Formats: sequence, structure tokens, C-alpha cells
Amino acid sequence: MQHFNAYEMAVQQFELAADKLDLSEDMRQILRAPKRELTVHFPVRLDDGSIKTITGYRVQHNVNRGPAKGGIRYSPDVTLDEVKALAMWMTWKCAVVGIPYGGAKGGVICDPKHMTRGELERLTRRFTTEISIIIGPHSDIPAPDVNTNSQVMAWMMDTYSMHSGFSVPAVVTGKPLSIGGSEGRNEATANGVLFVTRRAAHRAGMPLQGAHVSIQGFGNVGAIASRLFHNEGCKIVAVSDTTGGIYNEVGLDPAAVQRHKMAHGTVATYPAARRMGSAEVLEVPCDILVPAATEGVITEENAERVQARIIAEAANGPTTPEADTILFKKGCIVIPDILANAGGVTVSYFEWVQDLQSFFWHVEEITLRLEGIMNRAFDAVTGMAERSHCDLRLGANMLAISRVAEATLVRGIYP
Ligand SMILES: NC(=O)C1=CN([C@@H]2O[C@H](COP(=O)(O)OP(=O)(O)OC[C@H]3O[C@@H](n4cnc5c(N)ncnc54)[C@H](O)[C@@H]3O)[C@@H](O)[C@H]2O)C=CC1
Ligand SMILES: O=C(O)CCC(=O)C(=O)O
Repeated sequence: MQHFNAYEMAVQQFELAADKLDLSEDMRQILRAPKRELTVHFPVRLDDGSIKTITGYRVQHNVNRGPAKGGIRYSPDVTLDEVKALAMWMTWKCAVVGIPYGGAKGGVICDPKHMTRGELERLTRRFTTEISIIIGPHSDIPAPDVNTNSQVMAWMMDTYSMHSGFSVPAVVTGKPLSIGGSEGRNEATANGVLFVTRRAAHRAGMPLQGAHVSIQGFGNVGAIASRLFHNEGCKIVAVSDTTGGIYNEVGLDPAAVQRHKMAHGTVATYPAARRMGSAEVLEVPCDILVPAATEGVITEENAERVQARIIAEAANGPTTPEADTILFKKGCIVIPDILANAGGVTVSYFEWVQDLQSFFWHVEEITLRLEGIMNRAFDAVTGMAERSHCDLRLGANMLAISRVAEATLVRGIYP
């Protein structure tokens, strides 16, 4: 396995776009560096009475276009560099869809699969307290990401509110509906992936009806995407999670796979399907590939073997710059993460706006507004890529970085 560092990759992607935009070195320095990096070490009492010291991070990359925004992930593999990369991608993502936020991300080094509900709640409450010095409804608004969910957001909201003395629903998004969550947030990321894939498929003259789709990752984003693409008439030929992958060229029933996953904790033992490794689903014959798991999975080592015509990046950072070059040469259309998965943060923005106004919208309105934003962003990115004779990732990064650079210039740099 080659050395992979998400932050180095994010900076490499940034420099490619900055070169193409002919950005000055001064501006590069401002936009490259994270604004704040908070590392916290804090004790959590485990159910057996012992104490474990846990490490967590919150990084705010850039706040020139608005408050920092981005999810929190729980994983044994979290590193500060990974969180810095994810925070930088959030800055570009919010800019590419034109929502008034900067970028942030958080991570806690822990293994939630081996923790009880009580332990997770205590960890979440203590982590929230530790980062409360930089989060807030007008400064930095967390949301769910890998291994966190609406329950974790509810504990965060409650902890922050306890310290404030009153309820502050707008401090996090992705909350349960009963405490100020938004209709449509759960499905938002997958919905956004579908909207931009529809548009890309149309441009490529590929009907979605009957298209073969392979999905890596079967969590919040991947499982819901499998259902939405299935409803669209696609055949879901392969899915995987950390335990392995399954393939059936006739098509899998996503609802049945989901029930199997709920009952057995894995997709890998689902019957009537050929078993394979988690990463093998990236290489199966298909029209559309949806990486929806983690970073750095499509590399120069396997890019040549990817058979899909369209890759819709539901995950953040799944494709390395070396793989991008190979895929572009092959004529594969990569819808980049900062565009493809921006549906999640877009509906988070809707949730925040609703919380601040205490006025809630119907799901139809949310879906319609989301589709409009995703389609306009897709058209803006393809327009930039065409004018600049480059792939969609470079087009998206150029668009996003130029918007953040413009905001930086117009605000002025104090001498
Ligand atoms: N939840 C959200 O709203 C958003 C999530 N994303 C990104 O989407 C990706 C997935 O996030 P969620 O679905 O929320 O997380 P999740 O924790 O709900 O699900 C992650 C899934 O990926 C699987 N997985 C992890 N590593 C894997 C590997 N190496 N091979 C195969 N499967 C693997 C896990 O088993 C699980 O099924 C992440 O990159 C996340 O940053 C992006 C935008 C918004
Ligand atoms: O919903 C949000 O605020 C951010 C979601 C997120 O972490 C992401 O888009 O990667």
C-alpha cells in the first residue's frame, strides 16, 4: 500500500487549481493554511469504571465567506492531517454550491463499534464541552459524518445548550426533527449525488434507466444512495462495507440488503450474491461508480481497472490526483466530492436557516431548493471545466477557490 496523506492530497489539488487561476503566492498562503486547529485530550469514564483519555480535533479551515461548517467523525484512524484535509474540502464545497459558510471538520479517535451507548454519550458531551470554545451558531456549526448520526448531534446540541442556559438548536445540524432538525437532511447527501449524476448522465447520453451502479460504503450516504438509484430504475450490481463486498449482475434489492445489514451487521453475507473484497466493488463492470466510504481508495494502482463511465464521489477525497489523470485520459467523468456530496451541507444550511428563524419548511420545498442548487452548481462547474479545458475536479476547485479568493480580497487584508 502506498503512502497516503489526505492533507497532502488536498494541498496538491489546491495548488493545481491555484496554478490554473494564476493565483498570487500571497493569496495561496492565506487560502492554503487552516485558520484554527484545536486538539483536545479529555477523560471519558467507561462502563467498567475505568477512565480513558481520548483525543479529538476541530479544525476551521477558512471563514471568509461565513461561519465554519462541517461534520464530526468518530474513527480509530482519525488524524489531524485527515481533519485538516476534510476542513479544506468543506471550504471549497460550500463555495461551489454558493452557501454562506466557510469550512471546518472535526474528528475523535475512538472506535464507536466497540463502545456502549452510555460511553458514546459521555464521550460526545465531554468533546462538545472541550470544543465549545470555538463552536457556536454564528461561528462554527458541526454536523454528522462517518460514525456519527442524529443522536450524536442531539447530545451535542443539549450539551452546548446546558452551558448557555437556553436551547441553541442552530449550533449543530443533522439533529432529530423533534429538536429542530430538518426534513430531508438524512437523505440530502444521497439525493444530491443522484441529482448531479442525473445531469452528468444526460450530458453523456447515458440513460439512468437500467444503468449498472456499484457503491462502496453502505452507511448513511451509500445505503440511501442505493435506494434512490434503484428507485430511479438503475440496477445496483454491487455494494460493500468494511467487512466486504457483494456483486450480482442481475441487480441487488437495496431494501433487502439493508435489512440484512441491520440483522447481521454486514452486507458481505447477503445471499444470492458473489462475495468480494470491499475494494473490489470499485472495479466491477458498471456504468456508475459511487465511492461512499472513505478517502484515497481510487489510486494510480487501481484507476486503470475502474470500468465505470461516471464516478459520483459521495465520499470525501476518494480519488487521488494521480488517479484523476488516468481517469480523465480514459474518458471517465468524475463528479468531484465537493460538488457531488454537497447536498448534505446544503440541507444543513437549510436546517440552520430554519432554526435561526424558528420557521420550518416542508420536505417538498427542501428537495426542490436542493435540486435547484445542485443543478446550478453542476452547470457552473461544467462551464468552468469546458472554458478551462480541464476535468470537473479542477473546474470545481477553480470555481470554489476563486469565490473564496474574491471574498478574501473584498474584505481586505489588514496591513
Ligand atoms: N453523512 C453526510 O451527510 C456526508 C457524508 N459524506 C462522506 O460520505 C462518506 C460516508 O459517510 P457516511 O455514510 O455518513 O458514514 P457512515 O459511517 O454512515 O458509513 C460509512 C460506510 O462506509 C463503510 N466503509 C468504511 N470504510 C470502508 C472501506 N474501506 N471499504 C468499504 N466500506 C467502507 C462503512 O462500513 C459504512 O458502511 C464519508 O466520506 C463522508 O465524509 C459527505 C458529505 C456528507
Ligand atoms: O452537513 C454539514 O454541515 C457537513 C457535512 C459534511 O461533513 C460533509 O459534507 O463532508
